[in-house]
Amino acid sequence: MACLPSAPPHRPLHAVPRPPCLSQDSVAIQDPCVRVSPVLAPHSVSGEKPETETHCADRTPRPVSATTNNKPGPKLASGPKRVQGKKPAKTVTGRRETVEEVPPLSFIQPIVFFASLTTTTEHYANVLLEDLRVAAQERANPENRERGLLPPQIHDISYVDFDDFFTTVPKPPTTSPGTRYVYCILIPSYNIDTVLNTFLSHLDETHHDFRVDTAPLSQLAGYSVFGFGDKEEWPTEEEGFCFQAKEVDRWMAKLTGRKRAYPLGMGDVKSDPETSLKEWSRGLQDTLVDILESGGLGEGVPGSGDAVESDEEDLEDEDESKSPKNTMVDLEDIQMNGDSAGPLPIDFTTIGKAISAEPTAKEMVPTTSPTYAALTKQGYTIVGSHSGVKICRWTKSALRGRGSCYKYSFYGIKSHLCMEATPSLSCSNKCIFCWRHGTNPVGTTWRWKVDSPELIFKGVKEGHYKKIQMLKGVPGVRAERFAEAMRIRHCALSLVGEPIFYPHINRFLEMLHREHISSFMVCNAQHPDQLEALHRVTQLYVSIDASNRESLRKIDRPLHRDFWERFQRCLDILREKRHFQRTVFRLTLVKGFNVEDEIIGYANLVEKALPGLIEVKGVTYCGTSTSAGAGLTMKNVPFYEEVSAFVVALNKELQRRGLKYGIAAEHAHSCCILLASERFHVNGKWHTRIDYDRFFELLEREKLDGTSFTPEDYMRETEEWALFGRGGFNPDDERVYRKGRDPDARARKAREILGIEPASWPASNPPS
Ligand SMILES: Cc1cc2nc3c(=O)[nH]c(=O)nc-3n(C[C@H](O)[C@H](O)[C@H](O)COP(=O)(O)O)c2cc1C
Ligand code: SF4
Repeated sequence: MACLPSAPPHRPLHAVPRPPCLSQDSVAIQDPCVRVSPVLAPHSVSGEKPETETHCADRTPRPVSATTNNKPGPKLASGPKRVQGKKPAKTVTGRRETVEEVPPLSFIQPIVFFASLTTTTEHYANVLLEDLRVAAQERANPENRERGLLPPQIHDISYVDFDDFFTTVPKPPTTSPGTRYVYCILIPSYNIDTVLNTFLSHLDETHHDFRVDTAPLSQLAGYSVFGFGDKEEWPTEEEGFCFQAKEVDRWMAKLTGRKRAYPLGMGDVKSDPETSLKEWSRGLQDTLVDILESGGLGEGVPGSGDAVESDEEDLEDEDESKSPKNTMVDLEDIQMNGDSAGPLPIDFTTIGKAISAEPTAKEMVPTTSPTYAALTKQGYTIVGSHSGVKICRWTKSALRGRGSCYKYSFYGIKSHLCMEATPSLSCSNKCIFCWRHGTNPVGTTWRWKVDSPELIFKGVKEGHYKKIQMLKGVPGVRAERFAEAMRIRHCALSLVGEPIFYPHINRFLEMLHREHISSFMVCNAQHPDQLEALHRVTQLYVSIDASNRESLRKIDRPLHRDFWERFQRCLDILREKRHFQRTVFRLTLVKGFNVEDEIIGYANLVEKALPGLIEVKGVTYCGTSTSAGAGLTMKNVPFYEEVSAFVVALNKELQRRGLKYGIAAEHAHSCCILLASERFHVNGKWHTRIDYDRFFELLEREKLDGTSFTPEDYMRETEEWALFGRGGFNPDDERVYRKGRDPDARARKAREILGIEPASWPASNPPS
């Protein structure tokens, strides 16, 4: 039985010491029930305020209105006052650091702030306080008194002077100038006038006050916000769930100069807020350790906590549109130019020939090569010498609740649980629309050093998690999704290059499956022997970039002379595999290249391979010099209605031939439509989704006693909103469109043109 980690990897807090200035007595005041004023803190802050100490036992639940009125109002800044902060300078990472020389970080002092009208948040603030106190105590290391995590302080926002904490940052004690504060802010939301409005006004005014420096709280080591709300009354964020926590989070991003240490967390008081809080607290503690180890929040990614919150942020993958123009490395050319120093080329597709990792073999992508520089610049993490991993833009989108890629609509893959990787950056085609062409190596043979699957598996996971970690400060990322993302559930082997080029691909797949990570394998239909030898994957793709030899040659620009024969053999193999594998044709439509007059040709290919599913997608314009050189412009990108028309025509042709297919689902946002075999149409309903748990159950049973299984054994019903004609956007996600783009409108227009009316069109009777 495969070992399945039950929770996201949780790094234990490192042993951390008590600071020299902190006596046992002072620790004792960290009773979770005690609110401390700055002077009571283990490292008391320099704002010389009179001590205020309140025990929670003294506080009885207060009716909302009475509480609001009875609470002493926070002191507001009176009269013009120049805030003496140092102008923070912008660093390369975009983060603002003060110009003043800051002593190196020695201690992290968490401060829990809360506001509470009916004591719910107060209760949980004390739960968090206790969590942090235990963490600090458990990790105290008497050996190292120079650095560590301090017991937390707690403050009721209603009683603090905002100027002391939210206009400037408390000064560290003179005995320990390297102490940095982390604000942990817990607040409820009220759509009536409460102290929260006063607090929010203060943050707003401070940000807009010309007398106050930009980012006056940039001296903080970080901050994070957790909100409490009521999902029964305010079911979604759009309807106001935790809206004030979101606002505090945004203001704090501005005031700290992008120092969101951990994503905004939210708890529903009507379900199980404590679990959500504990999960957030755990993530926060990990971040405190990171800060202690690295001295700061790290690089983050562009957009992390950006003061100009990125509602209108361009969701397209910038990296991809910035493919370097002059870094083409064609290893095939190198070979032709007489690179005789390397090992003898072995056509790895010739099965049976041993593929040995020659000790003298060269690395495919050495760290010193321009290819390495180009790929890393585009955001790839290169693992070993020939593998890569990259976060796709949909992963970021899903972390922010703005929707997953089409694979969620069609197959139920949540993008924030998906890792995009490849064990071979090299490919044997030079497709005109490939984003990466010009930066990845190409070749027909494997003649490089071979890394072990163990090294690759460990490396891609680490690279993926590291990239996810970097997204924790991005505005809109939600704590629970962030925590979920720290457990990879899917792997798309389709990043760049040809994954089955890697000689130990089957061992690599086994490692994925052992950790219950599903595998979507995309092949270029050029390596029939390897395809035949490929073990079971969750879903097996071949790219079908054209319907005839000439078109394929023009589009894929294959390196193999017998490319068409290889392509045909791959289709035969796919036909065999369809009995026990989910097989998919992936068609990328390029207007002017492979669309016009090719319906009959594509239908022939379908008839030959009988794939379970056919994904049809409009090409995305990548604007590389290579594609431009091949004559590809924006004009070659089909409109959604053109893709729809193509799919309807193909479906008609398949039905005319008596092939049982139908149009199952769509994702208008990605200009992608799914045709499916009627094998996936059960009881009048499409079942294109995958039951991943069932897949692993079946796989394990097969391993154990040889019981084979079929694609039908692990299919699940397609969601209503994903069916063709419904647009394919998950209604639970927030819709954020780029200017001038509305996928729903596209889908509507397509339906109008084609005369399709979804309402009168039951899933059991898709149009032909
Ligand atoms: C008058 C009133 C207005 C509220 N408005 C919202 C709201 O707009 N959004 C939300 O998510 N929860 C709202 N809530 C729910 C509270 O935020 C929730 O009950 C919270 O746990 C209260 O925390 P407290 O006991 O610490 O004050 C409201 C509750 C009341 C009584
Ligand atoms: S399937 Fe591809 S696009 Fe979708 S989330 Fe995974 S890597 Fe990203």
